[in-house]
Amino acid sequence: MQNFNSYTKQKWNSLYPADINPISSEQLDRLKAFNDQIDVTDVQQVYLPLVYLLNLTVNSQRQAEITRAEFLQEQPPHIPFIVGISGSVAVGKSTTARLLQYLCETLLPNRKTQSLTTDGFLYPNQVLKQRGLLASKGFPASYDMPALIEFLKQVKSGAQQVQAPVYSHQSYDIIPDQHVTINNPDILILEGINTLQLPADQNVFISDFTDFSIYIDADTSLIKQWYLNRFQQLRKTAFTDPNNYFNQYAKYDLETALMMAVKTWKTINLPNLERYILPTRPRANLIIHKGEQHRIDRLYLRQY
Ligand SMILES: Nc1ncnc2c1ncn2[C@@H]1O[C@H](COP(=O)(O)OP(=O)(O)OP(=O)(O)O)[C@@H](O)[C@H]1O
Ligand SMILES: CC(C)(CO)[C@@H](O)C(=O)NCCC(=O)O
Repeated sequence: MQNFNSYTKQKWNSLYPADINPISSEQLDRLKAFNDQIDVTDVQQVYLPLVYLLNLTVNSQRQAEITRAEFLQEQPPHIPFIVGISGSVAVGKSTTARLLQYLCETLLPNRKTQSLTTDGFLYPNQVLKQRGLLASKGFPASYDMPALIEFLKQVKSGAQQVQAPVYSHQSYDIIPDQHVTINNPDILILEGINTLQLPADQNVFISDFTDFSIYIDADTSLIKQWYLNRFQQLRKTAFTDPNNYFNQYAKYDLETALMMAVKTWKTINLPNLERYILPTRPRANLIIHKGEQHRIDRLYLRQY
């Protein structure tokens, strides 16, 4: 890939200064309790150096804000540093966001970290239905991008409390009258398929608001497999709840349910990846490429 430097995990790990305290074994144990699927080698070789790089970048961003405030003869504002995480549906964005939040909280205890998914900015199903977009959930037109931009403007203005709407995978819809509040953290991890996109009719990219953007990448055939694996897990757990939007999938036999999941992949999530998500990859600061079992095999850091 042009203008990206490529690193093996070993090379990336060698960039982590040897005199930095590695994560303690108790902290690693807590991590395993929090998510036993994540490969510990990936945490040590990829995510620890990444958190170190993020911390350096937050420091230099703070310094730039102080310099600017000195020039303007103002008090430096406290502006959250936003880390964007993008990639296909089911590539592992929310898992990565949770891991990064855990590591930032553990390794950078003096920095307050919050995270948010852009799913909350999807239009409610009723609006999607009216606009004929229910079968295009996740496509750019299915998001209230002006509201997402307004939200990001408020976060970046240093507002003390900014509210975002909440999406439920249980009801497959926006939860009416429910909000999460972002309280001017030091670091905000923003995860979503659209975090690198240019909204239609807008002159700003979502990534204009992020200070460091990550694209999680993998071969499409693997992502499809992960989508179907997750579907099978959910079919045995969350879908069995009669209030779950996908409860019908728990009732059908596995073969029929899987055929429907493959159809959703082929008609919605794959076209979304090919048309709207993959083309945003070159805009990321860092591409994390995963292979079988979600193991990271390459990192690509953008040069300019
Ligand atoms: N590092 C990992 N190791 C093992 N399994 C993982 C890892 N990352 C993700 N997974 C699994 O892959 C599946 C998809 O992950 P996840 O739900 O995080 O994807 P996503 O990109 O956030 O999807 P969506 O866009 O639908 O919200 C899940 O079943 C998750 O448990
Ligand atoms: C909510 C999104 C768009 C993104 O997280 C995705 O998980 C989704 O629901 N896609 C629509 C098709 C499907 O049901 O998989």
